[in-house]
Amino acid sequence: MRILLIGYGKMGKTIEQMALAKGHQIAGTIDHTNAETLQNYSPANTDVAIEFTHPEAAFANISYCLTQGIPVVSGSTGWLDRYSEAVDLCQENKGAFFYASNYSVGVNLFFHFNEYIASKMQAYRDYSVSIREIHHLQKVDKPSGTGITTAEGILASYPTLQGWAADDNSNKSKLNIISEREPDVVGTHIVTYESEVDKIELGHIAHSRSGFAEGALMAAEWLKDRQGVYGMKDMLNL
Ligand SMILES: NC(=O)C1=CN([C@@H]2O[C@H](COP(=O)(O)OP(=O)(O)OC[C@H]3O[C@@H](n4cnc5c(N)ncnc54)[C@H](OP(=O)(O)O)[C@@H]3O)[C@@H](O)[C@H]2O)C=CC1
Ligand SMILES: O=C(O)C1=N[C@H](C(=O)O)C[C@H](O)C1
Repeated sequence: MRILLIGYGKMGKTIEQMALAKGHQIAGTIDHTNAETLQNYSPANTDVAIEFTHPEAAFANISYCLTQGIPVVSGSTGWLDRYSEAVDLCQENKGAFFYASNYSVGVNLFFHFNEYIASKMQAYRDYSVSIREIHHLQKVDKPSGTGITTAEGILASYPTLQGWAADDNSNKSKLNIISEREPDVVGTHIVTYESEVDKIELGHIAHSRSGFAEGALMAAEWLKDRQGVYGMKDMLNL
């Protein structure tokens, strides 16, 4: 496949290495220094775009791909207030769009177990539930996209909770997501259920970015000849 890498930072470079090792070609790479060259890409020279950029840039990049007919896999976080617009654009243009807040297979298993555990724990009102996410110091958004997806998985079983709150333990009617930033942490997510007598935890710790890159590449191969809007549950049958 000829892959356009939109975003050539930590993720773009990890995906490039893995894609080349699997025999794919890189159609081009886009970062701040050459953002205007995105307009040179079309289905004539690109089979699929993989987009890992920035909350402020993601929607425009995804829109470009969808209006040009380039299948696009995006992993950027912090822009999902515009997700439904991207879905509409995909449908209007009969395009192909794949989005995941986290492409690691391990995290998607964690999401699955998280939903199951929440469905059981909601009956035990002595336990309060919270989420903690820890990332490297360069991360610009908080809470993490993965933290928000984890919260959504819990809230589906907790009608008594009115959404999530970022770093705010004072409002007991919301699910608190605690964000911590520390040097060199790739991505850690922990769900805690705590009562006066004990504590139950479910966690995922990424050792490197390889899991994210592998999942994004798998999604690109899977999406290439499809049309529609997809996520990891579709691809992994979870
Ligand atoms: N879904 C998942 O599995 C994962 C998602 N992520 C998310 O992916 C995104 C990128 O992460 P990461 O690679 O670590 O970040 P980096 O900061 O390392 O890289 C971001 C890249 O995007 C480029 N970029 C930023 N703004 C623009 C713009 N306006 N136009 C063109 N290029 C732009 C940067 O260019 P320049 O360097 O020139 O500024 C850089 O090449 C984040 O939102 C992160 O949360 C990360 C890991 C896994
Ligand atoms: O910015 C990162 O690094 C990561 N971002 C994603 C998120 O916000 O959930 C996924 C992963 O945790 C790494």
